[in-house]
Formats: sequence, C-alpha cells, structure tokens
Amino acid sequence: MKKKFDIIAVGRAAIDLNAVELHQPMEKTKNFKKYVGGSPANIVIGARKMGLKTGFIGKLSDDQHGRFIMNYLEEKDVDTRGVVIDKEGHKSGLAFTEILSPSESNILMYRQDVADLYLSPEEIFEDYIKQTHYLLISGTALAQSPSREAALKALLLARKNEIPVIMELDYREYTWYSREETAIYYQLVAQQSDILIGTRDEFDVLENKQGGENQATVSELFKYRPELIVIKHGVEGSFAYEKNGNIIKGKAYKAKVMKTFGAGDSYAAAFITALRKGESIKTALKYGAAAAAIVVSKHSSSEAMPTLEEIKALIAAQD
Ligand SMILES: Nc1ncnc2c1ncn2[C@@H]1O[C@H](COP(=O)(O)OP(=O)(O)O)[C@@H](O)[C@H]1O
Ligand SMILES: O=C(O)C[C@@H](O)[C@H](O)C(=O)COP(=O)(O)O
Repeated sequence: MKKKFDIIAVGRAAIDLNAVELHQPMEKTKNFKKYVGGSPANIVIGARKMGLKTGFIGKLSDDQHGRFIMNYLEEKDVDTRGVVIDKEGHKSGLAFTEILSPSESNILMYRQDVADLYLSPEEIFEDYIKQTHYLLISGTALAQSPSREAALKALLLARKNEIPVIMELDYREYTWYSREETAIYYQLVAQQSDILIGTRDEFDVLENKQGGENQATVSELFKYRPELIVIKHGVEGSFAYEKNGNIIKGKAYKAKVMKTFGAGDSYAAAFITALRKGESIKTALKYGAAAAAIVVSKHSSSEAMPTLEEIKALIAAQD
C-alpha cells in the first residue's frame, strides 16, 4: 500500500525560549529567542527537512503560542491533520534555556497542566495512523493521563496495522511523579515497540536503576518485540544493537559546539531518515551523529535542523 507519510510522531510540540546572551546564568538573561520545540515535534520537523514526509499528533493551546506552533509546522510542511486545539484553557509548554558554556546548558520547563498531556484517546484516529510507515512515540507522552492512553491507543493501532513503532525515550523528569512510575510505562511501551532510541541515562530510567550496562539492557529488551536498540553516550558516540547479536558503534563528529541540547532530536531525525531511505544501520548512526554535530553548533533545536546534503557533507569532510 502506498502510504502518505514516512513517519508520524505522537507527543508534544511546545515553545523553546533560548537565551540570546551566552555564557551567563538565566538569572541575568534578558533576551530569549523563540522557536518551536518539543522533542517529537523537533524530530518530525527535522525528518521533513531531511526529505521524509512527516505528520504530527499532539494538542496545542488555543492561544498565540499554539497558533505560533501550528503556523510553524505548516510552514515547514509537517502535516497537522492530527493536531488538536485544546478547548479547556490548557497552555502549551514553555522551555527556557541557558547556555552556560559549550558543554553546559540547562533547561527550565514550564509544563504545569500543559495542553499536550491532555491529548485524549478519542483524538487518535486509525485512518490517520494507517497512513504512515513509522509511528514515533515520545516517552514523555506517557507521563500522564489522558495523553498516556492516547499514546497507548496510537501504539495499539500501529500494531494492528503492522506499522513499526519507534519509541524515543525522551525522559523529562518533572513531568513524572516518580522513577518507579516512569519505569513501568517505559517498559510496557518499550516491550511493544520495534525500535528504541535513548541515552544511557534514559535506559537507566527504564530499568529503574543507576549505572546500567548496555549488554544487560538489550538482552532483557530483546526478549520482547524490539529488533533494534540505539543507546547514546553523548560525545562518546552511540551503539546500535540488533536482535541478531550485531553491535554497531557510531562515533560523534567534531563540532564547534554552542550548546548541548537539540543533539538527541536531530540525531533521531537523521537516524530515522537514513533507515527509511534504506541505508545501513552503520550509515544511519553516521547521519544521526552528523546531524547532531550540526545542531549543537547552532542556537536552536528545530530551526537548526540540517538538510541531507549538509549531513552528507559533514560526514565526507570528517570520515
Ligand atoms: N558536544 C557534542 N559534539 C558533537 N556531537 C555531539 C555532542 N553532543 C552530542 N553529540 C552527538 O549527539 C548524539 C546524541 O547526544 P546525546 O547527548 O547522547 O543525546 P541527548 O541530546 O538526547 O541527551 C551523540 O551520540 C553524538 O553523536
Ligand atoms: O523537548 C523539549 O520540550 C525541549 C526541546 O525543544 C529542546 O530543544 C530540547 O531539550 C532538545 O532535547 P534534546 O534533543 O534531547 O537535547
């Protein structure tokens, strides 16, 4: 069946307000530049720029911020038919960032009662999910009901229609009540997903432990549905584990780093783009790392997403 989308993501689209003045704490910062943010939204914005056809499912506030996000998604040609406008006064999330140094950035999120966590299962439609090759679920969408049930419904519909599910662990501590609770939902969804992408720390959250070890993590998860697990280790690179036992190591590329956030979202966008275009996992790891190297050298996460040509040029220059 010819499908309309390569990937549809479920989760949050929000606002990033990134400090314009660099290398000082937020207490002193007076100027912030506004961008669309939210990890799953960033991923489909990036994947679209890299050439995939993408759609987004999420809930936005019925206000200036919600309209800013909607307009940006439309401008970037991310399909918004799955986007719902909140009619109960819930606000879209805000993320203020401070860029203290090239290796230290902090994010201060305003996510009290946010609109994205009010996406409900009634707002998830099989006809829409059916039209995609991959469904991406952000771990944060599982943090609270009814968004949790909405994400689970999307997962069930993907499974029913034999659509591979990618879980991006995307752990945001303040959205959850406890690590215990997070580990339960992370494990349930990870066990039912085909591809998992997360940092080593995020897999520790999934396992509800500290200092976990990759081989033990993947051996446990491979007892269930996952076929491919990507574990990221920041500047040290990343590993892809296949169910058949293959382990592929990916290196990080050199970058003139401005800030650290945005790496994970650009990595996921490019990794998925490569997979969808039929590239090898080794190449997908390169695309992911190269896209991240480009985004950490720029000011935003969404607007900074590179094209496939830029990704390939960076790989050619550094390999
Ligand atoms: N400072 C950096 N310079 C170059 N590449 C980086 C840097 N930080 C991260 N990356 C790349 O981005 C990937 C994902 O980064 P990581 O920090 O593990 O994820 P997240 O942003 O989700 O926490 C890394 O595997 C690496 O390839
Ligand atoms: O995900 C959010 O809500 C905020 C993002 O838009 C922000 O840019 C960010 O934290 C990116 O996350 P990362 O790619 O995992 O570093």
